Amino acid sequence: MSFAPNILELIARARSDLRMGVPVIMTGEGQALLVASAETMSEERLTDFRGLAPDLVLVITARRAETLKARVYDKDIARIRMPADATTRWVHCVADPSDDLMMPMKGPLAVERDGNVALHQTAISLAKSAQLLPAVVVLSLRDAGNFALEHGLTIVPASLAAANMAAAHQMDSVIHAGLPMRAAESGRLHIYRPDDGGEEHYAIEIGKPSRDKPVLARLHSACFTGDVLGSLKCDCGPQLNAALMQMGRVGEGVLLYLNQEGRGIGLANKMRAYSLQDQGFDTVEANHRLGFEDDERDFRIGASILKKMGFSSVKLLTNNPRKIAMMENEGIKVTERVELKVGENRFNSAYLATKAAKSGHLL
Ligand SMILES: Nc1nc2c(ncn2[C@@H]2O[C@H](COP(=O)(O)OP(=O)(O)OP(=O)(O)O)[C@@H](O)[C@H]2O)c(=O)[nH]1
Ligand SMILES: [Zn+2]
Repeated sequence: MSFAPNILELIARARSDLRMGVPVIMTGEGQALLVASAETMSEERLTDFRGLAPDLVLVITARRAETLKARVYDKDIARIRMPADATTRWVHCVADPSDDLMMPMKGPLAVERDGNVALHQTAISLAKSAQLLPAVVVLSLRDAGNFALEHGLTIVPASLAAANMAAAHQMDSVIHAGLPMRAAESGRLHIYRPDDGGEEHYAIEIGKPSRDKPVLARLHSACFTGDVLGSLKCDCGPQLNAALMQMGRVGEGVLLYLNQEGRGIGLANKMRAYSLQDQGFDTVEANHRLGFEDDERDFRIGASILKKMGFSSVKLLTNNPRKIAMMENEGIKVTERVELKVGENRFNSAYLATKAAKSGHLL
């Protein structure tokens, strides 16, 4: 018998530690790192970090390093040596682009090279999965086991964590119930809960679609601003509505509402991206300046839910070829792409043009 948390439970715990500003310990490759989120780093914690080791490192993504003109020696990340007098303000300014234009020169930034960076990369993936800015302060620990015990910190074995975060998310069905909607009185809402403690996702089933034929389907990513507030900056609200209405008209379909707000970066980071867009950057540039890829979503979640529901082929309502490729890769056949072009207006036409030009969306 063991009450010890398994790797998925450790990842979930580590995510919430980082969000609360509590450091976690990452181990593997003969190393141990004490890791704290740059975004939630307090002055007290930074002082404690300094008390342990004079040489602190701020790990950022190669995307963020590009904006800061820092050299990248480690593929997708850069390890910035923190000056001895660096404050949390310095840490936040390097991690967060909100005042890049007011303070364009944050350097010169000295960068580490050589050595094994697997733990650093996993720490960045963990910060992303916690929907924090992808930047962490780290130091090397010698006796990680005792240190963790003494301070009550979570130890995360890095390679297991990396493999589990990269693996397709498995879901469990929680409950479903009838939900008459404007679009269709025969609606049914299903709730799915990921095994890794991440956000729940929803499936809205309309009618009683056969499991033996391609079903009219839509993978919709959450957009609080568009879906709920009727924001004119994107086309999400009209797309959600049009997809449900179309399913209602034909009498059957399935819409997956995936809680991957802001193309997977979370609402707070999406609002950071919007504030950069207010400064003139486009949707892709804004994500990159924050240190993210243009699209951080994992569409395997959608395939996994469809399989759980018993579907193996779809007629997919989308303009995004990546969604089709991901479905096919995961063993869901896309027999037809059904165009979904609604809701263009003067506020989102440049956004839609950028998605077509830079992210491969079909016009
Ligand atoms: N990071 C970021 N996310 C955005 C921005 N505007 C909208 N989003 C998010 O983009 C996602 C759009 O989702 P979808 O409409 O399902 O996907 P899509 O890639 O446009 O593909 P289709 O609509 O199927 O053609 C939602 O998660 C929105 O929250 C933005 O400027 N920045
Ligand atoms: Zn939107």
